[in-house]
Amino acid sequence: MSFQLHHHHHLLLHISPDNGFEDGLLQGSIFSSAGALKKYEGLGHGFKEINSEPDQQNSFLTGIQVTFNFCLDQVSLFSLLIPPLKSPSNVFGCLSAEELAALTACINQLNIERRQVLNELLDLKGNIRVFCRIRPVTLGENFGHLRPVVALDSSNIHLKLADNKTKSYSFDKVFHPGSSQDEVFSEVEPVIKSVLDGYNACIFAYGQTGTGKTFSMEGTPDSPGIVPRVIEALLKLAVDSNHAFLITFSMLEIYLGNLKDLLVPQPTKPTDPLPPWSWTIHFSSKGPKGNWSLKVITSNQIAMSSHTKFETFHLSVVPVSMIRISITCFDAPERRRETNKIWLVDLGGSERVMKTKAWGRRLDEGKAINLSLSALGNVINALQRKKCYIPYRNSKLTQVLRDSLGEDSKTLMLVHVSPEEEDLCETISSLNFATKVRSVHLRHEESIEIKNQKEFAMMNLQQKMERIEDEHLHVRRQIKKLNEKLENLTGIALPLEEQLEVSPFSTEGSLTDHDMVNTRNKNVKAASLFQLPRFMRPTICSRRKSGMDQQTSSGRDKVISKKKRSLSNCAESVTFPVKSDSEYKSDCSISKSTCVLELRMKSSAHNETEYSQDASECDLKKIVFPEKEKSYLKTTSQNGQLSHLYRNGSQRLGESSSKRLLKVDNWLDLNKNDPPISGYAPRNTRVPAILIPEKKHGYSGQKPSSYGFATTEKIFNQYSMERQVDILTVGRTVSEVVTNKPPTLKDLFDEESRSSFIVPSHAMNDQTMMQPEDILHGSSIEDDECGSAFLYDISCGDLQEYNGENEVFEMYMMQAVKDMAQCSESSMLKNGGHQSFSSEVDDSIINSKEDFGVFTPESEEERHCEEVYTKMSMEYSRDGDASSQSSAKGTRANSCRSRSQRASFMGDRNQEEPRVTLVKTQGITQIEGLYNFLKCKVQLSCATALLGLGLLDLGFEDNFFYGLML
Ligand SMILES: Nc1ncnc2c1ncn2[C@@H]1O[C@H](COP(=O)(O)OP(=O)(O)OP(=O)(O)O)[C@@H](O)[C@H]1O
Repeated sequence: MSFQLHHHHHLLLHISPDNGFEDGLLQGSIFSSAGALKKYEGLGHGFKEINSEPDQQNSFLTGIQVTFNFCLDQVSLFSLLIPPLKSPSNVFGCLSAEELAALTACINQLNIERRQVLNELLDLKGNIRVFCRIRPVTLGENFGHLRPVVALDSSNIHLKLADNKTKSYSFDKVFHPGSSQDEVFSEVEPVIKSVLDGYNACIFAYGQTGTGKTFSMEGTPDSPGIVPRVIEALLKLAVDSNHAFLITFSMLEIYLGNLKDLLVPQPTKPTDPLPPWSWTIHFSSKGPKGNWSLKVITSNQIAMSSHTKFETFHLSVVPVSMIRISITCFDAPERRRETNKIWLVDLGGSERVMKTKAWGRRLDEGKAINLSLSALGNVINALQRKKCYIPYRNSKLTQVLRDSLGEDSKTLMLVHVSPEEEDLCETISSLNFATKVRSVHLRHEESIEIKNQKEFAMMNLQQKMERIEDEHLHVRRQIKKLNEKLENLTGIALPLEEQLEVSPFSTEGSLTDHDMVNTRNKNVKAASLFQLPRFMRPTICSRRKSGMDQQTSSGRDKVISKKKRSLSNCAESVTFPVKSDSEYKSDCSISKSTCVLELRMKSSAHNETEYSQDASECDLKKIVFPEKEKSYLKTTSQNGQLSHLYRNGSQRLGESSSKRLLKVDNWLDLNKNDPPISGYAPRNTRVPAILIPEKKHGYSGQKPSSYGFATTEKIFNQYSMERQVDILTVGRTVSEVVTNKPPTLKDLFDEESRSSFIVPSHAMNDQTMMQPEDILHGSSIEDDECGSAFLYDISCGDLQEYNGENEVFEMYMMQAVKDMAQCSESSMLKNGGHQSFSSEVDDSIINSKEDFGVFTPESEEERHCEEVYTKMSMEYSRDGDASSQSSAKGTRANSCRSRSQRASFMGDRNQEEPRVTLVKTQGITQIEGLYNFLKCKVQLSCATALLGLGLLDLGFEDNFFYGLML
């Protein structure tokens, strides 16, 4: 026995002849969605046609049972429950299902093609496109006279300036004053399609106040602008696609540099409770590109479904209003990303503050807007130059737009200009800015030939796109027809997308992201529930038991959700863990440090800023030392030297110059003063750095071992800091070297003869180099990734741009002079040249900040310093020596070095102390040159003598040599 279901209410039953049914009674019952019908009764075999009752036409067959009655015995021959989802699996049903599948596959294919073509088209057009719109003459303006701002054609704008001068600008599109909102949106539309494909986008309106930014973005009820059209287009595209989308909507305002969510109800009285939420912005230098998130979810996501609602949320005073629409699609891996967003930004008026003659709060607003615009300009400039550091953090605007401004996003800028002559200055400034933005993707002006080729390619792609879209439309119509047929047949078959059409956006009330996802799932479940024949659907009771009842939203449920709404006013508060410093071992600059801002609401003087951020970025910035520095500092502090090092930073400046130049003569002195250290002094020992510029030096971080020579332990301990000390004078970063043997006299002689040369810092220094001023002021200057120098103060964490050398030079020179003065009575002299750090100079580091400004002589020494400083300044301005030249070239280290040497020299002369050995420079004076010459001679003869005796290679640590020297 077999059967064929030809129609949902028409069954053809075939009874095989060999079953011996002739002797009994065959009874067939069919079941339909309307209930059981006894339809067949009779003898014989063959085909029997069974139809449901005429009045049951709308019901469909759900099961069949055939029984055979023979001599009062009833045998059930077969019974079949027709699977509910196959209810339309009659001939028509099968056909339509197959057709539907084929059409769906076709539409998917078309989607892929459309996406590719669109991307190609947008790539050709450029990821950053700039349009210019000229405002029409408005009421109250003089209609009669000629305007100086003219749209030459669809991409050129022409300005007539004074004295018959003209100026032209080219943009991707120029909208003349008569252009309609439709025309403007036709250029925006492709970007919206690309947003649905998962790309980030940003559309911003820029221009002087009153030039039509708001008109373009919002429009009027009669001629809606970009925002309502974008929303409408997005929803339509989402509905037309084969996927489910979750779309959330936020509206922010940046007021005086603070972010505010405009969709969160504002407390009107001070006693009103504040909504229990906070915004958290998390920045991280780690992870994938642009890994940061700003999560502000408001209760009005659904406002986007209607323009009127949107307008009700728009506040009248919105200096920089930003609308964010984020789109999530879980089931389309071919999209660029699962969640993407589009920003629609109405930037504040860009006019100059001076021109507006604003004051008070208006002035502040103007300044804040201009600051954020200039930050935007800087970001765009950095993007244009493909810099590795993009200054997104300089303003809230750029922080927020961060991942919608990069390479992988589509940016549209609409620059608005006034047609009026009196606004010409502002017009030029706006057009210049817009040109700058446009040059991000047009680095070189294209030749006409390339332009034509591009246009041709774009035209082809446009045509292809139109063809695909026509086809798409055709297929969609077919699908719709099929669905309607099926719906007529079954009364249920609503496809998922149509279920979704009514789901999140038509629902009143508040929905969070989570709710929206749930709603989507619920709708899917509800849809499949409705596809079941009624008799197979769970009863109300069973639904209640299993909790499924809540899945179909009833009016009662809505009430419940509305009750909850007051609570769900609170936006989702996302707390991100603060990463430890160790994760941010920045080698570059403070800008790489972790920065966590927590913006909590607080009352403020202005209504507009009631929810403003509490903490500024600077307050929370952490300084992360480069790893090398960190470990070094750690080591030194472990040795109890760090504080000492910093406290005595200024003194070291002077001391280092002397210390590094204590040579053979001083060594002898030192050896006399300090008793020899007994014990075995192995070769391969760690020894203080001897100036060997050719060698590559490194700091091993180990504590220097004592040394079997009569050098003082003190000196070795000091050498553990020498890395910093050394650089102060000749830009060398050597602190210690591991040599196979201790230095010999020859080494010293070599060194001595070399010490009169200035070795370029870049030739010898491959380590982080700290400059004198770094240590003086507890600051370090480091190049950021892009090579721009920043000076930041370790103590206060301020980040200042490094403004060239002069400032540093002055700081350094002042300090050098001070140091010399202090050296005059320092223990170094008293100890016969032995160095020790004196606490007397602590104040110099404490007061080091004074050195940035006016130097007020307080003591005799300071007056002396001032004198010397004046002399030096004069000398510096007079002479054109190599150091000043190198300064001009920007060789910071060299210039600082030579100046310090000069400073030391002059200081020494004034002190009338025989401290010439402290200064080994480029032979600044003849006396010193003569001295050097004689000394070299003596040393050379000494070395020759030693060589003759075969002692040269023994090294200083050798007791024999030591004995000789004594
Ligand atoms: N293209 C246009 N067609 C018709 N009217 C326009 C057009 N552009 C601007 N207007 C009118 O000009 C006036 C000023 O425009 P709008 O308020 O949009 O300027 P704005 O740049 O947004 O100013 P603000 O910076 O102060 O927000 C409005 O009355 C607006 O209707």
